[in-house]
Amino acid sequence: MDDRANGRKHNGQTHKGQGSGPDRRRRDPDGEGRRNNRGRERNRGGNAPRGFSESTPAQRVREADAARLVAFEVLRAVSKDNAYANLVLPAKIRANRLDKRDAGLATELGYGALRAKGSYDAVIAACVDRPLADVDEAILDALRLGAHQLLAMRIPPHAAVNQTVGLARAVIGAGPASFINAVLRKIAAKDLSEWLDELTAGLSDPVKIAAIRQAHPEWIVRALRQSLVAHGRPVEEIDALLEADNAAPVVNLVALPGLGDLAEAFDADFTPGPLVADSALSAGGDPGRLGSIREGVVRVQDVGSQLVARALAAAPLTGTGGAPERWLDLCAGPGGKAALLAALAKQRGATLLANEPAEHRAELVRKALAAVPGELWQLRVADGRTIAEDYPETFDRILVDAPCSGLGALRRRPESRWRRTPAEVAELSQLQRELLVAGLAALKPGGVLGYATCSPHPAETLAVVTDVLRKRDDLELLDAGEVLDGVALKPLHAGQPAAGLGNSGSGASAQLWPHLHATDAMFLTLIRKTNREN
Ligand SMILES: C[S@@+](CC[C@H](N)C(=O)[O-])C[C@H]1O[C@@H](n2cnc3c(N)ncnc32)[C@H](O)[C@@H]1O
Repeated sequence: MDDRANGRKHNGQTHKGQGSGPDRRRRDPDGEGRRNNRGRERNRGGNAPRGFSESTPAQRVREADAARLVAFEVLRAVSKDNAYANLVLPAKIRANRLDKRDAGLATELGYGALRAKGSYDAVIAACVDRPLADVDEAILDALRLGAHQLLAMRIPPHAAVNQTVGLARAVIGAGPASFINAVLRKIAAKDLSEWLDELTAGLSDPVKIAAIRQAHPEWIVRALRQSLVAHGRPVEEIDALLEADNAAPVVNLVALPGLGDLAEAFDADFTPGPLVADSALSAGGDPGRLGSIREGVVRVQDVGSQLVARALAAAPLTGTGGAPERWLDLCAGPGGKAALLAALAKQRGATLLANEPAEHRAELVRKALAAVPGELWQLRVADGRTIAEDYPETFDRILVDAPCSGLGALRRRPESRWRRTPAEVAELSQLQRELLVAGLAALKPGGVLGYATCSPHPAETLAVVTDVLRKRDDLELLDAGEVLDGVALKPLHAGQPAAGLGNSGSGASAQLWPHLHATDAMFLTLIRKTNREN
C-alpha cells in the first residue's frame, strides 16, 4: 500500500484519533480507511462533525472540479517548483479555460490557502499525530486547500470536504483521499476563531499571537512592528496592517501622462483612483481585456509606485543648470516606474536612462518603454553599482528602487512571506547601500535621488539611508511626505519624522501603508546633493 494512504512521507503517518500507521494498515487493507469488512463506512458517526452527509461510495466525488484543480496545481507549483503564484495562476486559468466565476474561485482558493499557510498548518498539525515535515507535500497542499474552504470561505462544510477529497482521489490517490477526508472532518469541527483561540491559548508574546492569528512569520511581524514605531505609528496598528496583507488587493491602473487615457477603463468596471491623477482601480476587472493596456499606454501599477515616481519627478532641485534634465532609473526592471518616469520626462523635455542588469528583466523594461518615443530613453544593461564609472555626476533626478525583500507587497505575492528569510534581508541591505552610494555618485550637485523600496523593513529602509547619510556632508534630506502630498490628490500623512534621520536637515522619509493608504508599503527617501558653492 502507498504510504500516502496515511498521509506519510515515509512510514507511520496518521491523523490523530486513528490508530497508528502499521496497525491501521493491517485493519485497513484497501488503504482507503472507508469500509470495514461488512462494507460500511469506518469514518461514520463518532468524530464526524454535524452537517456532513454520509455519501455512499457510488455518490462520492471522484473528479476534481476545474477551479479546485487549478488552485491545487498552483499550490503544488509553489511548493514543488518554487513557482510564483501570481505568474502560475493566470496561466493555468487560461490553459484550463476557466470562466469568470471559476477563475474567481480558483484565485480565492489558491491565494487564500497560500497566504494563510502558517495558520492552516498549525490547525492541520493539531489534527495529525506527526510533525508536518513528515506529511507528504501533495497531501499537505490538499489539506491547506480544504482548510481554507472550511475556515475562511462561505462554502458549506460537506461541499468543502467532498470536493477536496474528490480532488485528492482524482489526483493523489484513493488512500491519501481517505486520510484527507478524516483530517478535514476534524478541522471542520471548529470554526476559525475557535481554532485560533485554541492555538494561541497560553501565549503571551504579542508577536507570536499576531503571527498565528494573522498568518505571518514571526520575524516579519517583528519587523513590521519596528517599522510602524520608527515611522511614528502606534504599534497597535500591527493587526490592521497584517489584515491588509491578507486582503485581496484591488487592481490599479495608470494612464501614462500625455500618452494614454482611462476612458476605456472607465467604460469597463474601473473607477477613478482617489489618491493620484491618471489612475483607476477595480476589485475584479481584467485589465488584459483593455486595448489601451495591450498598447502599453495604460499599465497595471500599484498606486504607491505611481506616487513614488511622481514624487521624484516633482522634488525641488537647486540649480542643476539650464540644460534639459537627465533622469536615471538605476534598478528599472521590469519597468513599471521607468514607463511612468519616461512619460513624465517627455512632458518636461527631459530624457531617461533605465538601468537593469538582468537580461530578461531588461527586456521587460524595453517593452514597458515601447510606448514612449525612443529618442527620449535609453537602456543600460549592467550592474547599477558601476553607473558612475560611465556617468559621473550626470543626472538631475535618480530613482534607486532597490532590490528588496518585497515585504511591502505581501498582499500581491501570497506565498512570499513563507519563502523570504531574515538572511536575505541582511544580504539585500548590503546591496542596497552599495546601490545608493553608486546612485549618489551619478547625481549632479543640486539634483535629487529617490531611494525607494517596496519593503518597510527598517533594515532595508531607515538603516540603509542613515548609514549612507552619516558618512557624508554633501547631502540633505527633503521632506518626502510633503513632496508626496504635493503629487497626491489628498493628504497622505506618510512622512512622519523617522527615527535616526534627524541629522540631515529638517527632512524626513515617508512610508506608505496598505492599511492606511491601500497601497503597497512603499518607502521613500528624497536626498538632494548640495551645490558646491552653497
Ligand atoms: C524592486 S525591483 C525594481 C522595480 C522597478 N523599478 C519597477 O517599478 O518596475 C529591483 C530591480 O533591481 C534589479 N537589480 C538587482 N541587482 C541590481 C544591481 N546590482 N544593479 C541594478 N539593479 C539591480 C533587479 O533585477 C530588479 O529588477
